[in-house]
Amino acid sequence: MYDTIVNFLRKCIFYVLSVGPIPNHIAFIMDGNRRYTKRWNLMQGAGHKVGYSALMSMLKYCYELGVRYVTIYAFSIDNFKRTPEEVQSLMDLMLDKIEELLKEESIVNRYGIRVYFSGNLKLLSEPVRLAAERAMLATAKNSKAVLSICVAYTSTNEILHAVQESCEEKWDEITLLNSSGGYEPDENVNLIKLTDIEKHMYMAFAPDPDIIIRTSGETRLSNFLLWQSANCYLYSPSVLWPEIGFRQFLWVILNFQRIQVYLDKKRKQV
Ligand SMILES: CC(C)=CCC/C(C)=C/CC/C(C)=C/COP(=O)(O)OP(=O)(O)O
Repeated sequence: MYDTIVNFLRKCIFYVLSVGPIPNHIAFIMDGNRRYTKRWNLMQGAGHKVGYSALMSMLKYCYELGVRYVTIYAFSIDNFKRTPEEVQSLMDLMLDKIEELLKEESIVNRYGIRVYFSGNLKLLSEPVRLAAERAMLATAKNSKAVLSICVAYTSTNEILHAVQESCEEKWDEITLLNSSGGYEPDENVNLIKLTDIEKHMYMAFAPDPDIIIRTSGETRLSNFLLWQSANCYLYSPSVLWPEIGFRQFLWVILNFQRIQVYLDKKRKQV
């Protein structure tokens, strides 16, 4: 009964919010899981499990509100530098939760979400990589919304990968033209363009994020979506990731709407 009332009230609030601008893409840096474990004297890894439940709530709020793209920073390339036990425990959690995401009653299937894994997936252990590939294949026909899970990811690695791919592509193109005698030394044709690099980004399938939310009061981007965040808002609520809830979500959306309305007014005045 309590849940029904809460769900009803949330839907009413979302209905009112939908009169204003709704972000198309929200990205999360889920900071503070280990600190939560320490603060509450829990067993090692427990904070990440609570963090996963918090993530499920955030996904539910986003998709109910009509946000089409959600991206999460689940494991950075730098996280491989943690102790082998911690890396293993995070990978075990990842494997377990990917299986959970694929269950019939999961949020992914309830909301028709397509799952992408973005990052240098070759760095993952085989079981995790195969599970990630399975999840992408199993959800490939879902079209209502997108969840992008950044694993073995850093922005600098993404940019390097995109530049390398673009160079290789251009090199192949020029070699082919050269061999058929059609090569012209025209720098407008031969130089790599922004669009060449963008199409090789791990995140090429998604528009740039409108909002990045990083918990624990941290305001750094920590090598996350650097290329894509030129015009996005950064919010850093002081709560640890496992503590994030509806209140913080609502606050972020209201602020986003306030700024968008102000910018629209300003644009009209010009
Ligand atoms: C399949 C799927 C979607 C899984 C995601 C599971 C999940 C919640 C992963 C969080 C990973 C992570 C390294 C968070 C940062 O907290 P931290 O460990 O750096 O904690 P700290 O900031 O307190 O040091």
